[in-house]
Amino acid sequence: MSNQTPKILYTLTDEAPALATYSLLPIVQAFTSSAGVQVETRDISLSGRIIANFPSYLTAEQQIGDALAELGDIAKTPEANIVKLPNISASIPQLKAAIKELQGKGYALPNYPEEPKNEEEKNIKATYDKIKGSAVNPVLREGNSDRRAPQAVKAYAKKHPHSMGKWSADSKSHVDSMSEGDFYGSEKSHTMTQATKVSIELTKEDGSKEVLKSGLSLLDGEVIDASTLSVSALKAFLKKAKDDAKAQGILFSIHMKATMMKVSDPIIFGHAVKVFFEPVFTKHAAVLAELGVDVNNGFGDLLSNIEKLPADKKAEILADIDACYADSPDLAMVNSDRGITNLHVPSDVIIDASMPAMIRTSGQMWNKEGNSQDTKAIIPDRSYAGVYQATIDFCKKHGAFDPSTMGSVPNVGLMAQKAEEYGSHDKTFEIPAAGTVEVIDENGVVILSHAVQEGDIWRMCQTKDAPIQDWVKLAVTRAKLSSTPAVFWLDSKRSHDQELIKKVNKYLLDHDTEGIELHIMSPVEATNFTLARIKEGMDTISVTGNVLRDYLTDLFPILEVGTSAKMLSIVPLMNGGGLFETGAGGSAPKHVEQFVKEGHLRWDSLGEFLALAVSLEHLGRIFHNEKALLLGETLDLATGKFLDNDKSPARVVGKLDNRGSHFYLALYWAQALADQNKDAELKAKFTPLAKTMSEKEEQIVSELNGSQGSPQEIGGYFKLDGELTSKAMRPSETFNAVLASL
Ligand SMILES: NC(=O)C1=CN([C@@H]2O[C@H](COP(=O)(O)OP(=O)(O)OC[C@H]3O[C@@H](n4cnc5c(N)ncnc54)[C@H](OP(=O)(O)O)[C@@H]3O)[C@@H](O)[C@H]2O)C=CC1
Ligand SMILES: O=C(O)CCC(=O)C(=O)O
Ligand SMILES: [Mg+2]
Repeated sequence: MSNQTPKILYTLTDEAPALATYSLLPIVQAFTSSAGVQVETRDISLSGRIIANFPSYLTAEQQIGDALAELGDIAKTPEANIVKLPNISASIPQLKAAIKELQGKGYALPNYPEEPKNEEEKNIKATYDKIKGSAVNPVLREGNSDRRAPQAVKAYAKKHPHSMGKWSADSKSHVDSMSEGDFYGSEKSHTMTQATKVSIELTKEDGSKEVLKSGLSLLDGEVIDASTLSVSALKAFLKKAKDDAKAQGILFSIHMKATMMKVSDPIIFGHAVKVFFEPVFTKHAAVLAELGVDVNNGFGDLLSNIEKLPADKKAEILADIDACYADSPDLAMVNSDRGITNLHVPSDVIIDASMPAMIRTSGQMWNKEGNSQDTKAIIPDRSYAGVYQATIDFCKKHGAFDPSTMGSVPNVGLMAQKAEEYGSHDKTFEIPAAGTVEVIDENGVVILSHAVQEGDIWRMCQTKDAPIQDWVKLAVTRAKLSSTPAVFWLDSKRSHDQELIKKVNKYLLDHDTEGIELHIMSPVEATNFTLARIKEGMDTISVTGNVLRDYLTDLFPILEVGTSAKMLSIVPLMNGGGLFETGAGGSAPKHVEQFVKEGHLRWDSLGEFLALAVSLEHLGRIFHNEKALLLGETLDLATGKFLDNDKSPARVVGKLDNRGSHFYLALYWAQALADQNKDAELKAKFTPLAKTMSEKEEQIVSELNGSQGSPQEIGGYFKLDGELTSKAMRPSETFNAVLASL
């Protein structure tokens, strides 16, 4: 391995992180090239993935390779070193918008065929369906997850605590979940005792069979589970929740993960829309069906479809919608100025980010007047909802957390090889007719079975044994290295978790656990245990499955340090490589809006700085490259100084933004390289650079800040114009010249 060229693969993604890359990457490449480390880019943006998947529709110049597939293969090799920035996990409305933009740019792409009419359209839809939702992360995540707030970040948050909404004991905000008929209540699990292939079959009440999936390979020791959600129970629950929100005078909101759970959650979201606007759907059923309205894509789908109607019909429906609003509880808003509600687009409110944001804001969300109000947070399935209710209960009892004193909750998450629910979408079905769904092995033995009704959602999850072993090992390693108690968040009442508990107890025996504190607790017990400790300033590692990995690595960072963008997010790949994710959150679409409008980008690239430092360190270790190690070390020093001097982007126009923050990182990085004495060559190279940069600090910052305040041209949303964006993101000629001199 060590005779290959050391290489870091830096991903080009979407929205705010993509913009930030235009400014940060030239700095990074200038610095790393001095150490013989190549930083190459790979385009895994939504538009890039669309273009890569439809070569036959495009001209030779338009075609690009499938960078995601390439990275997916690389992730399985020991030399993998990938820095992964957040990308859009597209809902159908976003996918359609991206296609439209590309078509407008001369890409003769096919439209997304909602209801394919022939083989060609079926293929087109299947290709787009692979691009939609969380299509990137599961491909790259060939390892488990290690996310935590580094010491320097935690220290910064304690010194400069972010704002926290006060909590009052009589807050009416709460989580509402089904009491029966959900996935939690129906889960059945089984651990395979030998490798086999299974099929998933529906036997209908008339005795006919429909094969939902066949030839699914399972490994020895793999845990499988199946569960089903009753659509009638769901609808009854949603109806009751709506009435209750109205009776209590609180906002109605629903929190799903329609991106990662791209099959089940849009369906559940669609039911919420239909229940909320029931009179409209009842009265106009025929017209809406005729128009092809599909509210699994949100209420916005209805609104855009009725545009096609004659004016009087459209007005009639709009009047009925207004009557329905008047008669219903207020909806939580995504954008009250533009009238966008929680029900408009399934990917606007994503549970991992939305629930912590609500908890940080006194348990409130925004109403249509733009004021915050107590809220009913609807999370239909019970599997993980209790974590949020327990957190709300804790805040009601003890008040808001205090970021200046609270402890930290790092996470070790079981994620590798599409573990658990997040890998279930190819085994999730909206059941076409009442009957029984069975998972049947090669010998015809029925492993799991559920009675289902038409419209129910049935799903199967897989969790392979090797990732579980790796996860237990990672938990023990982190607990030891940080001398911190670790809690496995596993619910002995859940069938899947029972199988996992057996494995955890077995694999813990492979490790020396002397002197470390380990627990297994249900998610609610673990929440209470952990919250009581963080309140007292104590740290507790959460060791969780894939969904809680996602939820907790937004929840705790947002409470502790204000945003999950400041997390160190490492994926030690199971074959020895490293995937370094930047932060633990998303692509901040609101930040792009602000940049385009007023030339201020408030995206904080701290996650990128942290990821790059560990990436360089990993590369240095694997390739015995001392210069790379030194670059990583000095980058960490620079990041520490960056935090000390509070050089993160401000939220408002006119003050330091993302670009200015990059200048300071570069300055401190150059200074750290100038100050070190391990490598004379790098010292000689960076000493003059550091000197010039600090001499020109005032001029550069004034050029950078001076470029703010006016609308920016970036030539697109999903596919940026490289030249325009580069110009917008690198407005300081002085800084550009200094970098070019390296
Ligand atoms: N790893 C990945 O690839 C992930 C991708 N996503 C994708 O991102 C998109 C948006 O998702 P959403 O749930 O809204 O989550 P985001 O994390 O993008 O946004 C939530 C809020 O967090 C704050 N925030 C996030 N990152 C930063 C940062 N680097 N610097 C400063 N503030 C930050 C912003 O708050 P404020 O507005 O107050 O500034 C932002 O509005 C979706 O397409 C989703 O699928 C989501 C999670 C992970
Ligand atoms: O891949 C996605 O869609 C989101 C990922 C995410 O939220 C996470 O890993 O924390
Ligand atoms: Mg997340």
